[in-house]
Amino acid sequence: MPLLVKTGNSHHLLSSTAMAMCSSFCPQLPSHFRARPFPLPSRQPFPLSFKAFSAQASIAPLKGNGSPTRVGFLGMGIMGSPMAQNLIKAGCDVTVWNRTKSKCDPLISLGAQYKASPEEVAGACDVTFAMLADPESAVEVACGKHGAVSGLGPGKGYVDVSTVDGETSKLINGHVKATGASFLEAPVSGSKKPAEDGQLIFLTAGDKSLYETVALYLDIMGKSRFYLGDVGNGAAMKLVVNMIMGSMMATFSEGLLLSEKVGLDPNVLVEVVSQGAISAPMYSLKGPSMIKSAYPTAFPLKHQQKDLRLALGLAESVSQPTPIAAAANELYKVAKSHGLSDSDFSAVMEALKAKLQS
Ligand SMILES: NC(=O)C1=CN([C@@H]2O[C@H](COP(=O)(O)OP(=O)(O)OC[C@H]3O[C@@H](n4cnc5c(N)ncnc54)[C@H](OP(=O)(O)O)[C@@H]3O)[C@@H](O)[C@H]2O)C=CC1
Ligand SMILES: O=CCCC(=O)O
Repeated sequence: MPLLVKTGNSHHLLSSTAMAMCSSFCPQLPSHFRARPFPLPSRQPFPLSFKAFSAQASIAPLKGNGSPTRVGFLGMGIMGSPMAQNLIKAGCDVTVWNRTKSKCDPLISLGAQYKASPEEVAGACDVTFAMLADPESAVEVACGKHGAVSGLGPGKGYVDVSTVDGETSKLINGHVKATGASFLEAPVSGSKKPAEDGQLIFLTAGDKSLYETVALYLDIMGKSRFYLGDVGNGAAMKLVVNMIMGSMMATFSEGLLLSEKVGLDPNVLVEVVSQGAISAPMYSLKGPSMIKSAYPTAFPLKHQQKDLRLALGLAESVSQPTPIAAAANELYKVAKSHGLSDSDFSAVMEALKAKLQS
């Protein structure tokens, strides 16, 4: 069986022969060449997270005839493009599609194949990933005319890595399962840079066998993966995480502006925050450019507002009060109404500036 070895940003597919030679020299592969269970507290309801590789390996899924599994990728946006790119660079047989075809061109140059519809991609591939903007586009691409579902069937898998709500995920799951195919929701934590670096965190739920089949690909694109049980749990986990993140960014923006107004240097605030209990990579990463009112897009503000909206819906469905997130959501709505939808979500700070308050 071939092994896929990940070392930093490089991936190497070792053939069966190479493996045989390797094991004759090293009868036991070093432990860092194997996926390791991540130690979890025993009370964890789903003890199924795996710490991913940095220089690890796992078995590449093979088709019965010995050819590597064909992987489809739908949605070449900020996230989908680097994720697909990492699969191609790792030697996977990748077929891509995007609504705006030109965004596929760099992937085609790297060796990807192209198909003209999600249906054709799913028809040609064993496993198809989808990274789409929101619930509407995720449903359209999966279940619409010439959608992926029309190309699915028994033995195939569909993995939706978009951030959507649980209801949407369950709807897509229903359509996929009706074809005899398997479904996994697998939204990701981590933004543009982690996507480029293969350092995403996958929050998966759905068909366990598909989770196991695609683990190799998740490990190429990510640094860890969590299996959370039934469809809806991955979406819920992702929305809770992004609800916290959206509120954190909103209050950080308030802090930056307040510090400046009372005569402090906001750069010093960023440094102080970075050394204390509320330190977060996000503050150190985004703070310096926010101070310069620069918001280069990694995570579009419109998607953060969508996630807050969906998280508030989730909270309402279980009567959980979320007043902080609700207030943050209003701020992102203000920012959107001022044309900042496609800026980075850190541009929410603009909504707090006097010129946007009038
Ligand atoms: N950016 C980030 O940091 C992160 C984003 N996410 C989530 O990942 C998903 C994608 O995000 P990101 O890549 O940043 O977003 P982008 O806006 O860059 O990409 C969105 C993708 O969805 C496609 N799309 C939008 N509407 C439709 C439609 N109606 N029919 C077909 N395709 C459509 C776009 O196609 P086209 O090119 O034609 O417009 C594009 O491929 C979102 O759910 C987001 O919340 C998750 C983690 C991090
Ligand atoms: O959904 C976007 C998440 C961005 C991040 O985790 O940095």
